[in-house]
Amino acid sequence: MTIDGMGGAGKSSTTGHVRHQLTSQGYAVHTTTEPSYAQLGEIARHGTDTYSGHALACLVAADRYHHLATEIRPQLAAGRIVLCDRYVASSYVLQRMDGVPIDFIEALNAAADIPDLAVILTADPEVTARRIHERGAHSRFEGGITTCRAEAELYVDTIDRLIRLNYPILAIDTTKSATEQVVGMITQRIAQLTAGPPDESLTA
Ligand SMILES: Nc1ncnc2c1ncn2[C@@H]1O[C@H](COP(=O)(O)OP(=O)(O)OP(=O)(O)O)[C@@H](O)[C@H]1O
Ligand SMILES: Cc1cn([C@H]2C[C@H](O)[C@@H](COP(=O)(O)O)O2)c(=O)[nH]c1=O
Repeated sequence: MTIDGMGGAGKSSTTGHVRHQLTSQGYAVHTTTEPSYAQLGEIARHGTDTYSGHALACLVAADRYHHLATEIRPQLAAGRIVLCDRYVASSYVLQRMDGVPIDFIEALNAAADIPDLAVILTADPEVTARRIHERGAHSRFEGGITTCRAEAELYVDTIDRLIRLNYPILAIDTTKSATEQVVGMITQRIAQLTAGPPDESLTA
């Protein structure tokens, strides 16, 4: 499962809670993130002020393919549920905010595996701008209300594009839904995809 969405929509907090809930239900879970913790991913994550535009788009895509080959596919093959904080949708949005044409981004990501579930968290830009202001920005992609509005519009467009590419999108608006509700929606969908938790007695 991948989880993308607007800065401040709740990706990191939601991923942490989903992991906790799935683990307590008896699932074997592997949590990861993009950019990954591999060398290439660290360069991308810490280099967003150095690299931009096409260079950053290629860097995050290269890390994505390496991540798939060396971590995600092996973990799935070992029978674990992989939760990945940020994936292809983030490139469709952030690299466009960085001036890269959508055709280039689509081509770069065309061979990336389609996840079993692609969660996209959105929220009212006024709310994400406030959350980012209170929490502090993580990168130059996070700013005030203007940036948040542009990001929200790009996510709407990205959801359409990825649905056309057969991504199984679960879009959740976190403006008014508490984290527990958001987590509930995601774990319910995962239970449907896996035909229920491994040990029902643990969920009682
Ligand atoms: N459903 C929610 N309702 C209210 N507040 C939330 C919700 N989800 C997250 N938050 C709060 O919003 C802030 C941002 O959350 P979080 O860091 O998880 O977002 P994020 O999408 O991972 O952001 P980034 O992309 O910058 O890492 C945090 O203070 C968090 O507690
Ligand atoms: C997956 C992905 C990431 N990035 C950039 C955007 C941010 O600077 C970091 C991620 O940090 P965060 O704490 O998760 O916000 O990586 C990108 O530009 N494109 C991508 O596809």
